[in-house]
Amino acid sequence: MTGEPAGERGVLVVGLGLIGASLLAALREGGYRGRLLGCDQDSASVATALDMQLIDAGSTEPQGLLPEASLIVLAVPVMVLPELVARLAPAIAADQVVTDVGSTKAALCEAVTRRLGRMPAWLVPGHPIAGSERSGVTAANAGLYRRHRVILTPVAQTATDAVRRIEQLWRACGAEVECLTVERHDAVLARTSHLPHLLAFSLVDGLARRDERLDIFRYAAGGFRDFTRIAGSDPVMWRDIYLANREAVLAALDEFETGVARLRRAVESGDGDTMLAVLSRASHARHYFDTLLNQKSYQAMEQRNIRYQAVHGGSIQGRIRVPGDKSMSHRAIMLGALAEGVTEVEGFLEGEDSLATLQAFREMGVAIEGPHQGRVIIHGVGLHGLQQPAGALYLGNSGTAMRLFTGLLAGQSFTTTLTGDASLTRRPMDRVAQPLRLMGARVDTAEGGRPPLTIQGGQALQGIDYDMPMASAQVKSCLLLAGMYAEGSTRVREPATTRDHTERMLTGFGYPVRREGNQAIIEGGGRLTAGPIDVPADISSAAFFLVAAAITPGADLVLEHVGINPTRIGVINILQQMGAELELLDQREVGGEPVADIRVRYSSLKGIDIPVDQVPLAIDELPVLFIAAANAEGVTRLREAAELRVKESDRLQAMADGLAVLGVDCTLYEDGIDITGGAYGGGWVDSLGDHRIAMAFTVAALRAGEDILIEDCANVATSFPDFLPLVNRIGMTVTEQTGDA
Ligand SMILES: O=C(O)C1=C[C@@H](OP(=O)(O)O)[C@@H](O)[C@H](O)C1
Ligand SMILES: C=C(OP(=O)(O)O)C(=O)O
Repeated sequence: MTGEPAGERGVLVVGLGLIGASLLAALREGGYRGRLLGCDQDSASVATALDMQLIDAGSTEPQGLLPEASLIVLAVPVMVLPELVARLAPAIAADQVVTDVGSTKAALCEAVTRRLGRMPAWLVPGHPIAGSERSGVTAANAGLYRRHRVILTPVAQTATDAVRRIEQLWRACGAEVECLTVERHDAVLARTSHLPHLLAFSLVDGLARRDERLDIFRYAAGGFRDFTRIAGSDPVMWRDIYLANREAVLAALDEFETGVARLRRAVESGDGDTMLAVLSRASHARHYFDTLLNQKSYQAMEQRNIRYQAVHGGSIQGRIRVPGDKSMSHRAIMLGALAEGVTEVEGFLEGEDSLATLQAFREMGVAIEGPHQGRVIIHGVGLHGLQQPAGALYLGNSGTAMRLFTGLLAGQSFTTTLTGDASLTRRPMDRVAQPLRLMGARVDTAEGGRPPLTIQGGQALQGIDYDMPMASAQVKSCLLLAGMYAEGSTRVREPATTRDHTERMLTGFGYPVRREGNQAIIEGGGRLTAGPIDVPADISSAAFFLVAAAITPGADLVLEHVGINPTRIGVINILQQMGAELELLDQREVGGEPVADIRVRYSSLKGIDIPVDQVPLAIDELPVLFIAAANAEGVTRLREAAELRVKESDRLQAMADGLAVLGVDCTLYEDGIDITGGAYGGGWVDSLGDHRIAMAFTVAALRAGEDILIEDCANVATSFPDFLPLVNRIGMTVTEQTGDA
């Protein structure tokens, strides 16, 4: 609850059904200090509202109560609304504002205009998107509007201050308020509410008539119950909605019938491919809807606290395959979507970062089947086939997605906005915005070069010759992707070698990228041709297990099918230099990328000065390498790693703070750290919502003197969804506790 509607002397609700009574209940519970008044034709409802102490005074007629209120809410059926507005109009005083709660808006505005000659400035058409199949005053629920949307549809004549006051009323009930045009509201609601209700009514009616003894209901499973719950809603109200929103509902029904007819043909002709394409698109859209709108995943993640309890000690034994490479999974979706033809991906990482990329392309009109057990089929639309998404693209926690998208969207004809979670919103985007502007792109950032980003479409891009100020594969990839849309050649020079998956995958898709010394060069105007992609296991995820085995006496572990691209193997080189026993078995090449099974056994480690050229090659693995350092004899020194400060968290600071809690001796520098190995204890560590910090401290527990509690671990799902089951399988004991942050 965000406080009461300040300065309002009273609220009169006309119509004491579920919606009106719940509004009163919410105001009462929120501590609203003005008068609460209720009116209903049914005197019993008024009496009940008084009994329930929802209202201070009530009546079957609004006129007498009107002077006591400054806000009037008309919570009556849509068919009687215009008549009620017309009846009240002469009595509305200058300081009074009126709103309604009807599910259709055009019909109301037309009818009111017909009766009064124009829309009055004091009338703010509104619609709370909340409800229940229950009805009546006794169904009043003070929490009904909490975290639900209320849509207001002010028209040209509506007073701005009136809108503000109604917004304040709904916010006081915990609702989120948005404004839409009348037409957009009716079209959206026809599809998202009126159509599904009509289908539920129709299905239940059809079945009930067919089965007189209603046996069908006795055997109905959960799916039937879920689909038809809304068929228990108020028939009169829904009849009125269909009468009022006729045109938009008919348009929605036509679209629906086209879709059903397509599925019918597929069922009739046994066309399993079409069925799978439609069903998987729908299934994923539904899950995404859950994650975004029901605040179950990405958004909830920022509020939900998952705490790991890593029991100290344990052994490490076994043979495992960690999930697919995150960098390659992002790129496989991007290039597959922009290619001509169908791209089949195996080994795709079903983590939240790469799923956000996948969903973003669905929103730009690309048909993508899966993922199902790492398999994704992308129906490419070609370099110029993307469509403008309906809203901003939400990229969750993923810096890679945001920076690479910025490059490829700079070349589109339409404008797009990119957003992300709290961590992503803090990350620097000028590093891509500035060079893209040199190419002729228009990229708007929020203050300090942070997200959200708006990338203006329809700009002609020119190739550039660019010296990257930092060793970043994301910046390089962003510019190479933009380079496909630019005139002439785009050259990117890197100060140190960074991962080259973009170059390799572009080449694999038939789009050549030249390499001259430390430069990657691409010519604009080419095309991508679809082909199969096998994504190996992610060496960045494998790193947690490489270190786990390297520090645990008696450990013997094999990690299968790990990508060992030379631009990613810093972790292997550094561990070997520290004295770890690593063997690369069965080295082979899969789809242009080298892979191997890696066997790692315990051996005693020694501290080293980490070679600076290995830093970009181990950039994401450094946090867990700090745990190796804490278990090594002597000091491990890291420098020239300031990039760690602009990842999902300030990883230098986060690791130094956590190591200090465990009692590990370390000194932090602006661009690095010194860590002295030795025995350490346990304690409470904050991962700051950064997946790699959370997983690094989990591994630390293997040699800790006591258990380690790690706070804020939900984001492990961004890169490593099955981390906990896997660590528990190979000999650790780690449990998770969920609570509110
Ligand atoms: O290109 C990529 O896929 C990535 C590049 C690196 O970031 P920078 O380019 O910022 O170094 C890395 O940290 C990130 O996890 C993935
Ligand atoms: C830095 C990382 O990812 P991103 O930059 O894509 O958020 C990471 O996975 O460690």
